[in-house]
Amino acid sequence: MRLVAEGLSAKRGEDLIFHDISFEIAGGEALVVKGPNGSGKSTLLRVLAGLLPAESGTAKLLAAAQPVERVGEAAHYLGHRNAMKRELTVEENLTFWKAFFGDFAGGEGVTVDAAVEAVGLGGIAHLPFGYLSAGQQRRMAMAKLLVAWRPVWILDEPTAALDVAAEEMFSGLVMAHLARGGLAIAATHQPLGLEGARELRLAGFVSVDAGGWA
Ligand SMILES: Nc1ncnc2c1ncn2[C@@H]1O[C@H](COP(=O)(O)OP(=O)(O)OP(=O)(O)O)[C@@H](O)[C@H]1O
Repeated sequence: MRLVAEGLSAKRGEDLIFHDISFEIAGGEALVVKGPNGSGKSTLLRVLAGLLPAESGTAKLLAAAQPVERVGEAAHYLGHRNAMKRELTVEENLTFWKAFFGDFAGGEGVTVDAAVEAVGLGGIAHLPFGYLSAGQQRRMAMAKLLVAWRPVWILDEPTAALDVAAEEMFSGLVMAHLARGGLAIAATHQPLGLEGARELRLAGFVSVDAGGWA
């Protein structure tokens, strides 16, 4: 499986945010997108996830298991917000997402219980999501990635506001995902502890340096 982006450009409003970005990552690889505030990291991830149209260029997933028209169909997108209902319990939220996403070809999500255990929060899944601390809420949002199999993980500042233990836990989840043949693309200002991750550096519209090993 390979994700191939060619000549991507995107606008927000009337402004061209980045121009002519190309990269390729294979199953088992991670790409870390770096750059100063406002350089377009979130915009690039939203384009890849299919949440924003590209101004030009293409992003394709070449997968043997199932033809993929759009990368977003095979992707989990973890944005700045957790996308969980505060008044529903954690278990209800995750059960909803598991059914809503379904599994992409070639893999299977874990049970809600297993996902909650994997993010280190077994025992509190019966609580309304809104009762959890900010860090616990973020961990539970990460559990969403596990309940349904999607080969591509698109992660926007996944560990912002998390403690060191949670960062290490998340790094372990991503490494396990890569070991299963998945791909991950993460925008972050923090080191994610992903050994061998490739790096894409956005510098605003002026210059873009794609490629290289971090
Ligand atoms: N809806 C919008 N309309 C117009 N401009 C926007 C919109 N959303 C974002 N922008 C602009 O697009 C540019 C890129 O924003 P983006 O959120 O992609 O940057 P980023 O690299 O993720 O930043 P940060 O590190 O602060 O999260 C910024 O200048 C921002 O002000």
